[in-house]
Amino acid sequence: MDVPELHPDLEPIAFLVGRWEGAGVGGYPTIESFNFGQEIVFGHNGKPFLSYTSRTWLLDEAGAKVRPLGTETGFWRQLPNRQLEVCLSHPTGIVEIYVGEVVFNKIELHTDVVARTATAKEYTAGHRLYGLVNGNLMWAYDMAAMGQPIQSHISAELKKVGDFVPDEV
Ligand code: HEM
Repeated sequence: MDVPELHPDLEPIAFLVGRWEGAGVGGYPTIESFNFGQEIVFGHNGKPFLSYTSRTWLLDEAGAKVRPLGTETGFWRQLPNRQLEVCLSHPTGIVEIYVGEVVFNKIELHTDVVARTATAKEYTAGHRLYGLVNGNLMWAYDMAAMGQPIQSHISAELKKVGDFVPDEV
């Protein structure tokens, strides 16, 4: 299938489209800190949203993959006035709706709604910052979970390693 034209409304977040790979660090007061690898794919099908999937792996000290960690998938909906709505779901029984905005190469999102299944861990709010720095995608994630006030859980830096492939939408 040919790559469709990017919907013009997506211009503020067009820089996200493609396949990204990199690594980051994670931690929280209730857990051991860890290093992880991450792959993010942003795709589109000509409509005014991006598809989004992130996969992560625990890394050992040599940087080798040990086992899968979290994955999340959803849609980034670009609105007029550089506003964004983002719907994400997690295999841990959590779904999140973020709202936020794009300011040049920076995207800031905070949760508007969080829902959890009966067996999900306690999680009440998230805040995400994404930025394009020297062509790399940096992102940082703060969360309120397990009775703790909102604070850092994840930060990572990814490089663009490929273009968008339509079959992934
Ligand atoms: C790159 C993304 C992420 C990675 C690599 C990651 C990794 C981890 C790891 C390794 C742990 C500790 C072991 C475990 O419970 O599995 C953990 C705990 C946790 N994470 Fe994440 N996480 C990510 C994103 C998220 C997101 C988006 C949420 C919320 C929607 C979240 C919520 C939690 C919670 C609630 C815990 C439990 C803490 C505890 O048991 O005390 N994480 N995460």
